[in-house]
Amino acid sequence: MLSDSNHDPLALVPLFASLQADDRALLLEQMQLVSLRKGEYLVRQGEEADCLYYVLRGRLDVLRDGHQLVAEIGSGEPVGEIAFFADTLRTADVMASRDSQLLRLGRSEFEQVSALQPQLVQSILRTFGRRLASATTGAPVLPPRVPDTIGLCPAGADTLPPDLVQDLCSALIAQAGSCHVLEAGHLPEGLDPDNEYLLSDWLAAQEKAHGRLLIVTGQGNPHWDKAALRHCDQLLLCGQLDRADEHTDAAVPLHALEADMLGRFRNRHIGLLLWRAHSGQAIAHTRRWLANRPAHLHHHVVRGNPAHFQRVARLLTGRALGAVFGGGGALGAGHIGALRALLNAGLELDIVGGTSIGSSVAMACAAGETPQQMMEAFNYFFLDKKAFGHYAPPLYGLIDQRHVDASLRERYGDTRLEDLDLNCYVVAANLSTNQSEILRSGPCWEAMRMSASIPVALAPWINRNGDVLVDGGLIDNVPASVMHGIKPGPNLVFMLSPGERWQVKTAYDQLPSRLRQLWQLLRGGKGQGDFPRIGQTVARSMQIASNSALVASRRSGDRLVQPPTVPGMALTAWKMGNAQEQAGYDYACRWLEQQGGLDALLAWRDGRH
Ligand SMILES: Nc1ncnc2c1ncn2[C@@H]1O[C@@H]2COP(=O)(O)O[C@H]2[C@H]1O
Repeated sequence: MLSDSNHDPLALVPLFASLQADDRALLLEQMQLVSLRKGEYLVRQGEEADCLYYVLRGRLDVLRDGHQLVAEIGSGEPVGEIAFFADTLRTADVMASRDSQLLRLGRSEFEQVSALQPQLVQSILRTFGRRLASATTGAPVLPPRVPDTIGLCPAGADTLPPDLVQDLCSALIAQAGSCHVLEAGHLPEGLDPDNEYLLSDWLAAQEKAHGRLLIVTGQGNPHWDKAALRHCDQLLLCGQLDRADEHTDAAVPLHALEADMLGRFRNRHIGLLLWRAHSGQAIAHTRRWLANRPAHLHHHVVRGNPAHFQRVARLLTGRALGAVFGGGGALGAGHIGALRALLNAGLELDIVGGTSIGSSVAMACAAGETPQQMMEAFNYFFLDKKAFGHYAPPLYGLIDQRHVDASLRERYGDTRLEDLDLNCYVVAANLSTNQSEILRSGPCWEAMRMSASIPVALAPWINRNGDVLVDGGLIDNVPASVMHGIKPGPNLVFMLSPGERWQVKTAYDQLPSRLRQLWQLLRGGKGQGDFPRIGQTVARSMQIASNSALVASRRSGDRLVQPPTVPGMALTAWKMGNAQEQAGYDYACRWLEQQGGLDALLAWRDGRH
């Protein structure tokens, strides 16, 4: 509990700010102030409850069963209200994710304070209702909460270049309206950073005055560095990419502050910003930085390039536009056409992901390829190289995997996912663990190989642990929920249109005998009437696997881009790629108009609608 009686912490809370100072002082007498250090617990699951709390400043994690993060609670929100009102045991652990201060209210204090400030009850009920609503609708994977205070920490042997801090600050102001840089030198005279209460008060006042804060460390004041970073919601490690020695694969060593801080932040609150001096320098060796820095997102920027910093700012403030690309074989050319329309109109994507053919579109976007280049690669890969057109005996798969592998290696070379311009994820299905495998680093060709291994058609991929991996479309053909777990903010979800109900005229008993089927196959026939061929059955089955994505995306406010399928199009109709691309383009032009044009779409992205 705090003993310092001089300050007026309630003045910083919107709910109490409008009261007279005397009334606030009276209220404060009824409550207890509790301060928690980063990492300390407020309540533990299963404990008896005789009070609730109100967060004055800071942030707390709600953890079920000791480890599963179910929510992040920020300032101005109640905590511990469930057991308090329901008269049950605490439903979760609550732990401070940064240094935090709360008000504690026992039963009699709660009644007295409610009489003085009835809005407190309304505010608690509103939050209670929201939490209940998200629990009732089966909340999707929790996106990380947008940080108010971001700590910049030099990574490796580097110091933070002042222009880098300034560029990031300007981008945050441009994207989110506010940002203020704080360094040790800004501390008021006489304020000892080791005095946690005074520092906490001062930082809270800065947050209130300026909005978002960028805390700069590594300038020779270790007391400030440690104390200030404990008040941050997000740790952003900043290193110079091209410093990494090209001749070794070893991890870039952590310096003492980094090593200390990495243990104090959850991975989802750690970012890695890697800068290059010139755009001519290719991105390489990112893995040497990621090997010992478990960053949730990494950002590649060229110093002095405002567009790069604005992308980082959007990712940090919940305004980043994500794009998710679903599976669908040759129908994926429709994604490329839709992209052509949207990129031509001036849209920028900040983070991408996909599965199956959607993985290849996502990786091409992340590598900065134009839709024209994507289509050229599509036609070369599937038509000229016939990458999926060499057959194998029906033992491990119907397609010759060696030819597929060679074609993929030719397409992707040594490029790695973590070295692409944008954060990119690829989803495969791990049959050994019965779970989705989310790939965010490693060779692109391997990610593509796993993600495109349609069972039966292509032999599965076996990874270094001996796990068996196949096309992610089996579990989740439109992996939007993965995007929801990576970042907050809006997404475009590219998926196949369900089209009309699929009805087959050929009666089941008209299916020919196996000898006749063989005869039809050898003569290059199309099969019996319109009876579903293997590829069509797989494609439609994967579409069912898109349904859960539809529900999750609608709930999250994502926008769906669903190009129609051109007549006669099928999973392996690679020759119809160009027609499908054009259909995607035409559809997306109309779609953009329906959204109200680019400006309306950007307003939605920025939360201005
Ligand atoms: N799903 C949730 N969303 C937000 N907060 C929660 C959720 N579950 C539990 N909590 C908070 O964690 C607290 C744990 O103690 P209580 O059950 O008293 O009250 C709980 C809520 O304040």
